[in-house]
Amino acid sequence: PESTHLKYLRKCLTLAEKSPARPTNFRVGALLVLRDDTPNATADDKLLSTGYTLELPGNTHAEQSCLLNYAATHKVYEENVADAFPAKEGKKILLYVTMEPCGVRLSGNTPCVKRIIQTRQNSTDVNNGIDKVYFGVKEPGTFVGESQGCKMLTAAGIQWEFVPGLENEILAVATEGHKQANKKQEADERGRNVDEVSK
Ligand SMILES: Nc1nc(=O)c(N)c(NC[C@H](O)[C@H](O)[C@H](O)COP(=O)(O)O)[nH]1
Ligand SMILES: [Zn+2]
Repeated sequence: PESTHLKYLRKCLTLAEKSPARPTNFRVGALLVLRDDTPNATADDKLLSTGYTLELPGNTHAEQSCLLNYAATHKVYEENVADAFPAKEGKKILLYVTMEPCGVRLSGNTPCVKRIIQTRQNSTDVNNGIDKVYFGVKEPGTFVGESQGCKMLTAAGIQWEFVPGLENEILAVATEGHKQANKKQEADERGRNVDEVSK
């Protein structure tokens, strides 16, 4: 049977497909899961929240929307979202996301890795927060070149794992807006060329 990780990443992919296509970012989906902290104990998994790119106003990333949705549902500010996380004895909190969380953003907005790290720092309960991140592709170099997300997670002591198997589907959905933009650019160029010729 398909691994649990792939099952969750497929769900993240259906979330990513809800994201409006833009040439300036990727369409990504994320979900937050509470799991028993014993090996392969996925039967009691609890879905805590979901999110996708641009779901919420303010040029939001999928991971950002996922945390914002949880915070809003539990009536806490985003920076204190971990205070509303369920008690964790014997549990761990996992973030599944189709693409590696960003370490830097061209817009200058707070990168998702910092938001993930913040869940472990700003919570009153010291060992609260996100324990591990699963993603289906590394961030392509389109906007920021060599991605720093994984390195930053490791430096902050947060585990992460690349889950192979859905790369093509994830990248196709993520870059939908890039293709449209390229097509439009090509059409414009063709248009200009036609004008040139007919002058
Ligand atoms: N993991 C992830 N989830 C997302 O929801 C998303 N859109 C990206 N995208 C990463 C990419 O590096 C940034 O989208 C660009 O750097 C532009 O930055 P803004 O998005 O405008 O802040 N990455
Ligand atoms: Zn991000």
